[in-house]
Amino acid sequence: MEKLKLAIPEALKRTVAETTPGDLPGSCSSLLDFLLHFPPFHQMVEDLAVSERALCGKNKDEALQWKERGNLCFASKDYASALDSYSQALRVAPMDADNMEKNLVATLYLNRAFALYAWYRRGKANASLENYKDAFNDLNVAKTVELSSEVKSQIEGELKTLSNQCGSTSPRLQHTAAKLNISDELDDTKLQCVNTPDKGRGMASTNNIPPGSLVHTEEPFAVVILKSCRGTHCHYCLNELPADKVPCTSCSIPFYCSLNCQIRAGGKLLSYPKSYGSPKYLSNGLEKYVAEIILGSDPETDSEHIPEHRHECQGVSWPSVLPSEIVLAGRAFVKSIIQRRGSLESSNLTEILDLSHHYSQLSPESKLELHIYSIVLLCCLLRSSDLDIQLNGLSIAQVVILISQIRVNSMAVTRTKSSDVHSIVDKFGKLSGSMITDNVEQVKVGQAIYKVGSLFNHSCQPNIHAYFLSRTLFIRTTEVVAAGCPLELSYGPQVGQWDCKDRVKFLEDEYSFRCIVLDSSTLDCEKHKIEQLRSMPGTSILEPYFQVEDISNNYTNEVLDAYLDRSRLCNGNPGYCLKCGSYRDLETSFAAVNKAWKCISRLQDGIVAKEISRSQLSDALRSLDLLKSTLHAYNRRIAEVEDILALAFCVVGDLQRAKYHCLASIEILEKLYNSHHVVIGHELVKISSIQLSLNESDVDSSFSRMKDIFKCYYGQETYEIFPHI
Ligand SMILES: C[S@@+](CC[C@H](N)C(=O)[O-])C[C@H]1O[C@@H](n2cnc3c(N)ncnc32)[C@H](O)[C@@H]1O
Repeated sequence: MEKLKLAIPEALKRTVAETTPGDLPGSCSSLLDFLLHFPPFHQMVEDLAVSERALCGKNKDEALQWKERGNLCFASKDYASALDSYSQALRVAPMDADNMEKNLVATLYLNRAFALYAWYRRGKANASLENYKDAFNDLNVAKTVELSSEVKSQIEGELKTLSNQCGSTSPRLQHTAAKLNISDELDDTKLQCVNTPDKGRGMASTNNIPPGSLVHTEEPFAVVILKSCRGTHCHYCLNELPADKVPCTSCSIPFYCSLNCQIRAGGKLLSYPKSYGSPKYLSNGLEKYVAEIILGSDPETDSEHIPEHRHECQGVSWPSVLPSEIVLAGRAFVKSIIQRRGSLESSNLTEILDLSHHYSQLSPESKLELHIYSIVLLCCLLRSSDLDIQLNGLSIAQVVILISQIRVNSMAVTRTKSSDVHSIVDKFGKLSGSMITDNVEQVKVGQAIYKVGSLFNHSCQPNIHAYFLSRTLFIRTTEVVAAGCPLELSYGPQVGQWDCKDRVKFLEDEYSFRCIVLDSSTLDCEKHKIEQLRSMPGTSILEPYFQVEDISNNYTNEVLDAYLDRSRLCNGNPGYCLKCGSYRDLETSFAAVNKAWKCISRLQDGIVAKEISRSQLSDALRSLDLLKSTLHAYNRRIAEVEDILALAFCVVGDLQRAKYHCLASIEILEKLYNSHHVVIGHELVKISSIQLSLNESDVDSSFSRMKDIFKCYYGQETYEIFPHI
């Protein structure tokens, strides 16, 4: 890419830099003309798109190596690793029935079936991978089909052990596709797309909507897994991969959680040995489970469905080498063409997706990159698919706009991941029963385009909340929304998780706008802090001054005048307290704060390394005091430190002190967010776990408060998203 950029003549670069959407066909055509006469460009496209050079194709030798590894693991009774090795072998083994390697594939399936054999081993493998729900089902199947009563009771023992094991830890989200029963819930709500004066199109309600109502669900127009999740999540539904993951039939890139997902993504049915067919005499639930595992039943295939991986699937390198957003653009482009049953012969650039974009505001560098990527993508698609794709100024311009649309409209598909300190506690052997649950994090697993979901605008005081099950987008209200009121999300991380200036920059960089609501609410917050300063004894506090200073640098005077007493700001010099004018040596204070942070980081390292010393704990407590005396009392970072201390005390078995710090964290978060915010819900998970471990009766009220919050944010999907609850 750099080589191409460097070779482009300056005059052409200038033309590209100055383009508006209207000029795009011309600039794209000129760049195409240049590249077609530049041999290294042809070389690059060959490397990316010619199957003979494919790096992502099938490879018999590699498959044999994985098979060997699998056999060794199997021999040493490491069934989980054996399963994984056989799956890796299947991923790279040539599956074409015409070639001589078909014996290899059959053997690999057989070997894997052996690693899974009698369901007992599959259960053990799933248990060692912490797939507890599957492990339970597997062992139950094994128990049902087992004839010997002796072995049956041995399996019963295993089931009991498993139940103790996962009773004290949170099971992972399972790979079952989202089974949705949502139409009843959606019936009462009507949304409409409206034009707003300063945010473009947006969504509004036509009726009054209570909090916690499901207002929208949608399947993606196109979706792609993030590179970091390729080995851990299904490339179709984005759920976690099970032990017996299904490889793609034609290339070595994707893994799927089931045949169903593989067929939906690639459109090809894998010949799958049915030799270990469904055992008889199973209960209905288990029978269905067995059918799903063996046959990948329930393929929700419909005639409208377009397999999104098929055009990428000849083992060519480009789907794994090009950035995710470009691969996503390829999927959206191909889907559009197939839906229209032909090529995009139109001069309307936004035709592919009717979504907003900010092409004109892009930097010259970004414009050039978009031009090059669009040409490369179209060349790859031309070679990889049998569709009627044109390579000319207009089609390239359409792809440039498509990628610009993806930049401001695609959503990060996330999964809620909760970790706990179970393993740490096990090692210390100090605690038993229910344990504190560590942070509930949102992990990005994919990038997707939702055509209607894209129409929800941003607010720093959002009234709706988005989440995902499988690939499906769900949106719920988090407060009462009056008829006609806009429904708005918070783009990026939750409000309050970032400092004001970071969020302002994020919204500007990614979405090309400044959030007016953010201005007013943040300035209100700053005003509140300054008022608080007035009422405090003569200490000087660092943070309010600096946040106000940042804002004054960033914002127009008119906005500031409306919210702040400018004369006081102008008189204030760095280092002087806004309240009493006393001087504080800021460098020394910053050094002290940094030192405190280092102590806290050491404690975090101790938590991760499962070794916490007394001195680490006492240093961290002293650091907390220092931060409290230097930063604002309701600083988000102090809440974080209280949280870390709660976890540390939980690890060393002092649950009373863990509870104290957890409550201190909640107290701060309640000031920063409203008391029904989902952030408080996550804290209540922790406090409930501690109270449960302490056998305290007030766990009931924490638990029901937590449930109320989660019901509002996640409705009936709460238990799928937080199975440990
Ligand atoms: C995902 S789209 C939302 C739909 C868009 N308004 C439309 O007309 O299609 C994101 C774009 O909407 C606009 N937008 C969203 N929230 C905004 C806000 N709070 N203030 C100003 N513009 C906003 C920005 O142009 C942003 O890049």
